[in-house]
Amino acid sequence: MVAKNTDEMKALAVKLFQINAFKFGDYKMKVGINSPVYFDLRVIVSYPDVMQTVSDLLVAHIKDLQLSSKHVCGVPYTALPLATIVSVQQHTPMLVRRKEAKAYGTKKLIEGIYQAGDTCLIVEDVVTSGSSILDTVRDLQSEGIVVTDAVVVVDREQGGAANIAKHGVRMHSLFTLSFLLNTLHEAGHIEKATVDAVAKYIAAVQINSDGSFIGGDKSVAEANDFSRTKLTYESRANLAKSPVAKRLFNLMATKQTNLCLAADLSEADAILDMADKCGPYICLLKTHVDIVSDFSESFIVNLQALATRHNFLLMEDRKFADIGNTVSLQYGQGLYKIANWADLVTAHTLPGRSIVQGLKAALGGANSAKERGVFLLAEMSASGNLIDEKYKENSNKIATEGGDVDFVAGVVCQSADCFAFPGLIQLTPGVKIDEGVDKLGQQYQTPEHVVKERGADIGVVGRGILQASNVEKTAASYRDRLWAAYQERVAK
Ligand SMILES: O=c1ccn([C@@H]2O[C@H](COP(=O)(O)O)[C@@H](O)[C@H]2O)c(=O)[nH]1
Repeated sequence: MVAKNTDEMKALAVKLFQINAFKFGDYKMKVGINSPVYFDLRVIVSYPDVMQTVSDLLVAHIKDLQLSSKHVCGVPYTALPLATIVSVQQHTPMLVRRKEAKAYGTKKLIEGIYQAGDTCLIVEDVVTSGSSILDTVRDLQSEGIVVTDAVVVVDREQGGAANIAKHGVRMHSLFTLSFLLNTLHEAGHIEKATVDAVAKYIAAVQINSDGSFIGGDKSVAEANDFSRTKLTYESRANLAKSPVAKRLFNLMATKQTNLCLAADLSEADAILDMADKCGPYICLLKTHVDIVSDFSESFIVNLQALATRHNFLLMEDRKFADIGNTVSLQYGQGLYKIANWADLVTAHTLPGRSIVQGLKAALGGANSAKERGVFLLAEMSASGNLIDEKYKENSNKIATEGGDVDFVAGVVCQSADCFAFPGLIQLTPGVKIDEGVDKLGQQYQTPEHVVKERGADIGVVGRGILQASNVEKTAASYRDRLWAAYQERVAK
């Protein structure tokens, strides 16, 4: 049974999406298969208001269903704080199940005061196959405790309720996945196509409590057409948390270009000339202002005018990499006052999360955080660079978790597995008609290869255009090839 569809439930559904407790992408599940939706209710401990609402709704649900029990027990670990609040609010003593028995002392699996024959209500955050609930039920039963009911926050509708019913336990959920999807669609956060794609996957992938599933690997892969590289830029715009990423996705879709020009020239007029010639073909123009020998405010005014005329965004590829306080000053102050004019900047993740917080700290007043964004570097195109798998993984976490994700517009990287969240944009430099390596270690791949094999959403081309004899014609050709590769990728 599902809780009543009140306005409060709908508001909570949207809030869970906004705090990233509920996300779309292509995620590896505990049962070993990939899923287009992922719940991470661990984050709610960082939002006391959400914690309060979820636990209030759980208590109300328990009351409505008249589920009386002598104890409550949370499934470790995410549901433990929820079970604690339920226990305190209802004055029902709690039991704590250890995942491993202590190697010393009592060696008990169940902590708390109880007697054989006592009843216990299970509290769980998210149910897929129901196997985690069943592990807890088994340990409680081995102590003679009677379990007949479980209240859960989210039922992913993949067979969990039926699996635990086979063991005599009824499951009662606050939310079903269908309710969450429909609510997000009604509230304008996701498209109907997204609702349908996830529903198709859920229907095809029903899981048994032992982790096996109906259909086999092939049917899972076929059912999941939700990996970010298969989605259109329009549909990904709806999923973006960063307003600038949303704007850029929409710009790419309407202007039909996924080409970024790296305008690595050292004279202001040469950059402006290049911006004017390539403007009709690009979605983004990327600068390194510290190589411009005659930098001036009027250069920026003229560059912004060209960006407006030709409808492209500006990115300063500053690759910030210092402590928060320093990057804040580098972004907002000094000769270049980057925060005043660059829609987007790039930053290394080496210093950790503080890099994003430091950049955000420079914003305010006319430079609203809503109009600015950062691309985080998770990989580099330089041969012999020191980035490894762990670094990539942690960069992905900075880009997709925590309170500052609305400032992260995308990731600079070389491969499709760097991140799964479809609301982020993959920017890939090192693009040229011919593959190869330059004298200083820059590695190049073709436009088709970076988009179709490496997951690039935007291909960055510098010298491939800057050194061409006919700049306009070359920019148009890169635009055509990158765009055709994207169209083939989403049509597959
Ligand atoms: O890993 C990275 C990150 C950034 N870049 C930048 O892209 C351009 C590439 O220029 P080409 O002339 O096409 O080689 C340049 O501005 C780099 O700073 C990168 O190449 N690799």
